[in-house]
Parts: sequence; C-alpha cells; structure tokens
Amino acid sequence: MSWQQHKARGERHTHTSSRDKMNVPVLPSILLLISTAHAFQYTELAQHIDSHQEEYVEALRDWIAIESDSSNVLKRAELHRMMDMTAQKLRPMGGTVELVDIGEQELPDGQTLALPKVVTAQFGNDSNKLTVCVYGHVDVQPAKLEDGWATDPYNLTDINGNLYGRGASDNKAPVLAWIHAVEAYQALNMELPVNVKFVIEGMEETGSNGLDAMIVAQRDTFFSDVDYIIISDCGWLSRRPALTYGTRGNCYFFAEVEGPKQDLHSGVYGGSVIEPMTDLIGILDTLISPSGTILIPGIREAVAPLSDDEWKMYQDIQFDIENHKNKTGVNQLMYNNKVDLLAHMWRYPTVSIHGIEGAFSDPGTKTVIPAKVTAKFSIRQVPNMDPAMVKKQVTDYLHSVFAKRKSPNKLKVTMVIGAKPWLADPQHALYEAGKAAVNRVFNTDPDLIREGGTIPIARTFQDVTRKSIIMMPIGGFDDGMHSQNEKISRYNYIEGTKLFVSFLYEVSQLKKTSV
Ligand SMILES: C[C@H](N)C(=O)N[C@@H](Cc1c[nH]cn1)C(=O)O
Ligand SMILES: [Zn+2]
Ligand SMILES: [Zn+2]
Repeated sequence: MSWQQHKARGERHTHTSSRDKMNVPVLPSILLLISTAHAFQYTELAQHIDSHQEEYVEALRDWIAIESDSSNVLKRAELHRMMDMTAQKLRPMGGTVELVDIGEQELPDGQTLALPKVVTAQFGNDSNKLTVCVYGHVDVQPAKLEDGWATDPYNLTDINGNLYGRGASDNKAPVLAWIHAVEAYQALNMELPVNVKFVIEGMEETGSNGLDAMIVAQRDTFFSDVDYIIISDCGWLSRRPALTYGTRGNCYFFAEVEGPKQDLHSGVYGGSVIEPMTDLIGILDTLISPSGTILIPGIREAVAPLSDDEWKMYQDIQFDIENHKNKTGVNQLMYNNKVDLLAHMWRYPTVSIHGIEGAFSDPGTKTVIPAKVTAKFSIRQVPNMDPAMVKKQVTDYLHSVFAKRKSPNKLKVTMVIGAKPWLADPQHALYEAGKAAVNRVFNTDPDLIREGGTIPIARTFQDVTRKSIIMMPIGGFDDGMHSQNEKISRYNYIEGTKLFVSFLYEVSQLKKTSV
C-alpha cells in the first residue's frame, strides 16, 4: 500500500473523540489547541514503522534464537533467559517493568521447578485516559530440525519475505509488534492515546501454569485500572485480516498403563504377558469413532447447540475448502461444507491423540515390549463444557473400558491441563474499534472468527477482571503454528505493527466501561 493511500485514510480519523465530547469540561482555547496537536498522526507512525522494519526483524531474530520451550524441563534455563530478554527489551522504553515471581511447578515425579517469571510493564499513568492491557507469551512449542524443518528452527531465516523460526507467529512477533507499536509513539514524541500495560508470560504452551494465581493476586493492584484486554495470539482464517471473538478450551490427559517391571524381549516373553501397549491402544480406540464422533458419555450432550445466527455468521465467512486441503496436505476432510467445517473447528469439542511416552519411536526395528506407556491426548472445550466434569467423564469412562479388558496391568488417568473456552460479544464497541483499525491499515473489513486453539488464560482474565477482551491476530492463515516451518510474513509483522498503533488510537475513542 502506498504512503498516499495511508495518508488519505489516516487523515479521515483525526476527529475529536466522543469520549472527549462527553467527559471533558469546557477547556480554555489554549488547551483545545494542544488537544488538536495530539490528533492521531497515523501517516508518521506508519512511516516510522516502515523505516524501522529491519530493526524489527533483527529483534525477532534475537528472540527466535532462544529455545524457550516451556514443555521441556531441560530447557528451563533458556526460558528464564527469554523472560529476562523480554524485560530488557522493555526497560529502555521507560515505564515500569517488573519480573514477577510466580513460584514453582510440580513435576509428575514430585520434583519442583521454578516457573518462568511473568513480565509486567506499564507505559503511561494518566487517569484521564483508558488503560489497555496487552497479553502475550514468549514460550514456544518444541521444534527440532530433524522433525522435518527446511531451516534451523532457532535461526530466523528470511525466504521470499517469510520469516521462518519456531515461535515466529506464535507468539514472538506479535508480542514484539506490540512493543514496537508503543516504541513508535515514543520515538515520534507522540503521546500514547491510552495507558498501555503488558503481561507477558512463559508457560502458555503448557497451560499458563501459575498465571491464574498471579492475576487473582494482582486484581486490585496491577489490573485495577485496566479497561480492556488485548490478545494477539492466534491467526487469520484467510488472506483477509480477522478479529477473533472465541477460543476453545483444552483438557489435556495422560493415560498411563503399567505392567512388567521392565521392558521385555518380545520373542522371549511375547505370548506370556499382557502387553501395556495393547491395553493402551485398545482404550484409546474407544475415545472417538473413525468419523470423529466422541464416544465418551456425556461430552457431546453438554455442548451448546449451534444457533441460527451463528450458522448465518459462518455462512458469510470467506473460507476456501480447497485451500484448507492444500494447506493441510489432505485430500479428504471430515466434512465437505464450510459451515460444518468451521463449526467443528471452532465450537464443537474434538479429541486429538498427541503421542505415547515410553513407546519405541526411533528409526530401526527394536523388538521390545515396553513396560510402561503413557498416552497424551486432549479434548478441546467449548461452551457449555466444564473441565471438572470432563475430567470425571473421561476418567470414569477409561477405567470402565479398561475393566472390561480384565487386564492385570494398572491404568492411571490424570488431567494435566483444564482450560476453559472463552467467548466475547463481537457486537461490543471494542470490536468496532478493532474494525476501524483494520480498515485504516488494510482498507477492508475484518472477518469475525473464532479460534479452534486455546489461550488458557483468556477466561481467567475475563472472569477475574470483569473487563472485555479483544483478540486481534496478525498471524497469517498459513503460518504453521506448532508445525514444521513455522513463519510469519514480513507483511503481517510490519502491517500488524501499524494495526496496533492504529488500534491504540481507536480504543482511546471508547468510553470507560466494564465487561
Ligand atoms: C492459540 C495459542 N497460540 C496456542 O497455541 N495455544 C495452545 C495452548 C495449549 C492448550 N493446551 C495446551 N496448550 C494450544 O491451543 O494448543
Ligand atoms: Zn500462542
Ligand atoms: Zn501455541
């Protein structure tokens, strides 16, 4: 997009805010003049962002180089380093930056491990302004070159304008884009239109352990003046920008079957022992039918029915089924029509089986009977499911199907993550502000979408602070989050930064209100 186009759109929005009109007493003319001088100068901000894009890419390179995998306890030092780097990035910008200790994590073997500190920051403390809180995370999913990456996942690689690296889209570039958005205002000596707070954590990918308690503890301090919460930890559905108004939750289970005291030779002992792996595969196969129907009693019954309005919304969304097939590399999907596909990705529960710890999975042909195997599977949660209920339903069901096998082996079922779904009202004024920001930067209306993934802390933010949340993704539909060759395009990273400077202005035009 040309500067002229940006300028034309930028100037349309230099109106006096409705908030100013409603709340501010009549001002002397000198102050009115000052207020006019602070009118939104989008063109200058966008120009600044464009001219600093190489620095932004270098900042992302530094962050991608840190293997901040929250699921691997052996990488915990890297995760601590990532949180320190995040604080260091924010500190030169002034404001108040803190590393908040959120305690320890208990591991399955009973040992404890320090959780990564949470970075909080505050820029601006003007009680006449609204305060937004930007949440993001800088931990990542595991990645190894040998998983099938074309490039080193921890060495940011620019190929044809795409920036490849683990965590590029989920969620390091979006977090940096928010920081750079605030920096851009500062660099141009422009007053921030709202006070901006940050909460940046390092355990999102494993369920945001410790963060719920921190939010509850700081509800009446750090969060007391927060008016709105902004999260940019998801992706667009197509090439069109999107605003997200719902996420699924997730209940993550371990099912452990233990038998012999150690691994056995399958030629020597096969035929004499009842194998834990056979038991485990047998019970896993009772979770879901080949066509995707969840077989655990009570799960489907809890799900809120799809309303006519929702059906209509999904019908109007631009979603190309062929594109989805190409992106995933499959020639047949679960459903052949758009509404069924979207509904099953966003607002129906799904069971996914992720892996089996203890199973032989290396190349080669080891002839072993593993003594203990632990399946990892999860069930995405939607309204009106309740993780506590799901835990009981799954545990009771697996024990009952296991009992029918009359196996001497031992089954242990544990729920290690129980994250609730989150849903917002896309008619809320916050989404109107989001639409205005998207229009300014991308010259189009956004898709209003839901997200099939989980942002475990979203529901806690809403329940504890009672404030409205908007999810404003900048990730592309084909970024490959959690997958091999994750990337973010330069376009999304840089235009996304412009979207954020723009949104800070648009949100400043709203009135102070709760929920
Ligand atoms: C959507 C977000 N970027 C994400 O990837 N979240 C993870 C969080 C999670 C859920 N269970 C365990 N981790 C996800 O949806 O998988
Ligand atoms: Zn994420
Ligand atoms: Zn993720």
